Amino acid sequence: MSAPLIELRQIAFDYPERPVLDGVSFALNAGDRVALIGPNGAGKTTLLHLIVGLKRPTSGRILAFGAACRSEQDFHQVRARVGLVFQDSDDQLFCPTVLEDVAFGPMNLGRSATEARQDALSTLAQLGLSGFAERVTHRLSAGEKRMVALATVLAMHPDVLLLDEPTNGLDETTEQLLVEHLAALPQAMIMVSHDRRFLERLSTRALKLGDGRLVEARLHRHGHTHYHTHAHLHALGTAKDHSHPPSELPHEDQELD
Ligand SMILES: Nc1ncnc2c1ncn2[C@@H]1O[C@H](COP(=O)(O)OP(=O)(O)OP(=O)(O)O)[C@@H](O)[C@H]1O
Repeated sequence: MSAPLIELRQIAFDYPERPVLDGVSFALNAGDRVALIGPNGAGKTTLLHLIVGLKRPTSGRILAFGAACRSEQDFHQVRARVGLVFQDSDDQLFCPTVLEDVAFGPMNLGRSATEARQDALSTLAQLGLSGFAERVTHRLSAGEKRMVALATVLAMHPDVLLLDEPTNGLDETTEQLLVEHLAALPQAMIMVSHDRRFLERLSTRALKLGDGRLVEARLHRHGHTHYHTHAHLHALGTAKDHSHPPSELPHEDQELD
C-alpha cells in the first residue's frame, strides 16, 4: 500500500488556557472521504489548521505526502497541495470581485494571469457559479460566499481537500449540488460538519474527536454515531498498512446511543 497522503502521529496541542488534543494519530489515504465529528470545542477546526501548518503541534509529528513537516517552508508546500475551506468564508475571501478571489490561488501557485483566469472561470462554471464572476465578494450572501470559498480552493486543483462546515448557510438545492460535486471529485477529503445527512451521503469513513482523542466511528442512517465493533476494526485493520503503528486509532467496542 502506498504512503498515506497525510499522517498525524501522536499529536498534542494546547492553547494557553486549555489543552485541546492529546495524542491524536491517524492516516488519510487516497480515496478516503472522512467525516470528522465531535462536540463543539472538541478541536476539529484546530486539527484541520494543524494539518496545513496554521498552528503547530505542542508535540507529535505531521507527515504530508510521505515527508515530515516541520518548518514554514514544509507547510508552504503542503498548502499548495492541501486546500482548506475555512469555517468562516470571510477568512477566505479578500478580493474585490469573485473572479479575482478565485484566480488568486492559481496565480499564487505561479500560473499566468491568463491561466489563472481560465482556472477560475472553469471552476466557477463547474459549481454553477458562472454568473458570479463579476459580483462584489463582500456583498454575497453567506451561502453564496460558502460556494465561492470552495471555488477558490478547487481552482488550485489540490490533492487533498479539508472542508470546515461546508454546508453552513446553504439551502437544500445548493447543498444537493455541493454533495453531487464533491462526490464526483477524486480528491481525498476530511469534512468537519454537524450536518449528519450531508456526512452520511458522502463519507467513506468517520472519526470522532472528543476529550482530546480521535476514535473510529460509524455514522448511522438515523443520524446516530456508533463506534466500530471489534469485528469492524479487525476488518479495517486487515486493510491497513501496519508499518506505522502510532497511526492505529484507539477505539471503543460498545455502541454509544
Ligand atoms: N485562538 C484560540 N485561543 C484559545 N483557545 C482557542 C482558540 N481557538 C480555539 N480555541 C478553543 O479551542 C477549543 C477547540 O476549538 P475548535 O474550534 O478547534 O473546536 P471545534 O471542534 O472545531 O468546535 P465547533 O464544532 O464548535 O466548530 C475550543 O474550546 C476553543 O474555544
